[in-house]
Amino acid sequence: MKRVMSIATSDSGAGAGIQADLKAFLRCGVYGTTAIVAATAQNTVEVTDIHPFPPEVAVRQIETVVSDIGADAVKTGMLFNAGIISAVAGTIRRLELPNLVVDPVMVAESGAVLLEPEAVGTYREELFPLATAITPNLNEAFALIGEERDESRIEDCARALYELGPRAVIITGGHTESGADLLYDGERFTRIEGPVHAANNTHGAGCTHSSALASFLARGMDLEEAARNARRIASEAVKYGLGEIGKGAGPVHALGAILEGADL
Ligand SMILES: Nc1ncnc2c1ncn2[C@@H]1O[C@H](COP(=O)(O)OP(=O)(O)OP(=O)(O)O)[C@@H](O)[C@H]1O
Ligand SMILES: Cc1ncc(COP(=O)(O)O)c(N)n1
Repeated sequence: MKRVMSIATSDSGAGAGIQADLKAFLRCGVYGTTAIVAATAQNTVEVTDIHPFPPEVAVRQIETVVSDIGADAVKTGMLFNAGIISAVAGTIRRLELPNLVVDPVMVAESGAVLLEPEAVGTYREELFPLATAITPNLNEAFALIGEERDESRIEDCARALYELGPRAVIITGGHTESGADLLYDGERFTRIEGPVHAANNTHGAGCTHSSALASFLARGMDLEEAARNARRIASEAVKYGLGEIGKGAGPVHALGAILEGADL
């Protein structure tokens, strides 16, 4: 079984973050491991607290897992501050970890700020150059290049992000008009289309997408095929999203499709 590590933050409500990543790994048929860099006190409505751990806590978890279990791919999620991003980037480089997917989480579905503003430069300078793909949503994509969101300029935005050094950029489509993800590999743009579900239960969609992308890269797919399958898994998880859990945007359900109709 292929091994995929999530380097990210705990969501106590378990809709997003590390918890969503593990569900997505299970869905995608890989063995998931975790390096938890911070804990949030969070539900579907709000984030009431964020507790970042010292950067060396992240480093020790990554080293300890990789020295025994190894990793065929890695995804990063919410990393919160510059010290953590820098330590994670240095460790990924030193251990030469393959197939890195960077999901630059900045704001929660519920509106909470999940990245200290001064950490944007550390993402751009230290982590993006190591990435096989970065997966910002539309808002994050423009924030990362310091511009106002303007969907008509999405291709220019993807080019500017590509110039920072990742091998590919995928701007996810959950907040766009078409609902398509946009893949740019430095040569061409590919629109990753698929069904758009009216569902509001999207908490954790981005985490599910980046975890699925890392899983399919670990399983040996090329980037375009992995991106198509990652959108399929995220979209399916939105379709089966759990509106009855919590009072805010419900958590996605990564296993919804395969559990439907099955006896428990
Ligand atoms: N309503 C929807 N129907 C189908 N697919 C969706 C829907 N919303 C999001 N997706 C898919 O889910 C993935 C994550 O996209 P999105 O742009 O919502 O990321 P995000 O904003 O980072 O997610 P999050 O809700 O976790 O913050 C993408 O592949 C996107 O196409
Ligand atoms: C720990 C953690 N990581 C990521 C997200 C983003 O997910 P969403 O935008 O769906 O709230 C989150 N809310 N919490």
